[in-house]
Amino acid sequence: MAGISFRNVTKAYGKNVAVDNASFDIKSGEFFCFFGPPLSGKSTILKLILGLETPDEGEVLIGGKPVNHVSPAARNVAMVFQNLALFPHMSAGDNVRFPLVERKVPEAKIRERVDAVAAKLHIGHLLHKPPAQLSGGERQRVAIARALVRDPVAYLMDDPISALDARLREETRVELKRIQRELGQTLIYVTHDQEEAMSVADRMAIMQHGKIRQVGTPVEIYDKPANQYVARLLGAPMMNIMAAVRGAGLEIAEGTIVLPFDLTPNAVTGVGIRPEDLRVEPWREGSVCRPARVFEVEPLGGYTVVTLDTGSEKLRALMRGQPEVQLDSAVALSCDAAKVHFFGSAGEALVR
Ligand SMILES: Nc1ncnc2c1ncn2[C@@H]1O[C@H](COP(=O)(O)OP(=O)(O)OP(=O)(O)O)[C@@H](O)[C@H]1O
Repeated sequence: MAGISFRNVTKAYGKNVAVDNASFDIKSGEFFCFFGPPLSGKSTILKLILGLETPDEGEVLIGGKPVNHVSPAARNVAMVFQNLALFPHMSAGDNVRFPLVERKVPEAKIRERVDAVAAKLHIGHLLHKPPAQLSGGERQRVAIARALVRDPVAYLMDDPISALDARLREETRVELKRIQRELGQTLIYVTHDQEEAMSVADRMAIMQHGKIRQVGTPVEIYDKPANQYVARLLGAPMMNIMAAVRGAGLEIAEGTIVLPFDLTPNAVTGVGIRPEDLRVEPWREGSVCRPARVFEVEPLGGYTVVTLDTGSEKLRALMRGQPEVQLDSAVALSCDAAKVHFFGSAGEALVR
């Protein structure tokens, strides 16, 4: 097992810069996600780690050693190709053995490795059964064991569970995270599903046009996005971002939002409030702010998304349960000052 680092790595295809001056350090044993929209450079990063592509500039390091000129085979990094489904005609044990048999690993070594993985994952008692006799959860666990039975320095997975249906996807990501933790192996994971990235990653990198816009734990990035792009990418519904024009964005929560002393109002061009941080209360004569109007109410069971029209903006609030919010009624909006995000003219987050 080893950590993997990029130092100012750039890779272009003609004029198209797929990875742009990327630097990061993935720690040994970490579950690290690359998250970003299509074509943001995620797969190219995996290819650079695997050695299927060479950087135009910068350095790729595995275990602290530069590997720009090391062949893919000698890097011993395993790409796990999609398909976490089992072969139905083989027993669970033969499924788990398969990647080692395919690589012509000696029989004694295969047995040792399969026994070790099965013990760690508590699937030893399932190995003699055909997949049809396993529960859905057991099947996924065996499939993940098969994916992880090799012993490389790190595993790479490119959107491995996107083909599964929603329910199975949720179950599988929980298993995957548990198994990765139990095995203690470095796992580098690409996804374009923000919920999936946040739920599995120890840390994640947010990509845009080949650039890494922020690296951190999911909670750090969610609570302190480095810029508006990241702020919008994580969280559903998306963060409300208003232009910080007096009388528009700021006035809606007058009395609660205060601009901090050390930020001149001119430096702040955008104000962000997460939907779950926006408080919605009936508007009364004497409320400190102007009324907003309830534009739409979407009950989702455990939560309700309420869209509000402030006259200049549409904002969304995420409320618990099924609150009594009447369509078209006048409401007062507020938010704790500590929950407000401030952004500068380049979209950068300003420290509160
Ligand atoms: N072999 C290639 N030849 C030319 N251009 C490429 C090649 N591979 C990737 N690109 C380009 O590099 C950019 C980054 O692509 P990449 O596949 O790394 O993005 P991605 O974030 O993985 O996208 P997706 O989520 O759609 O898989 C894109 O503009 C893509 O068109």
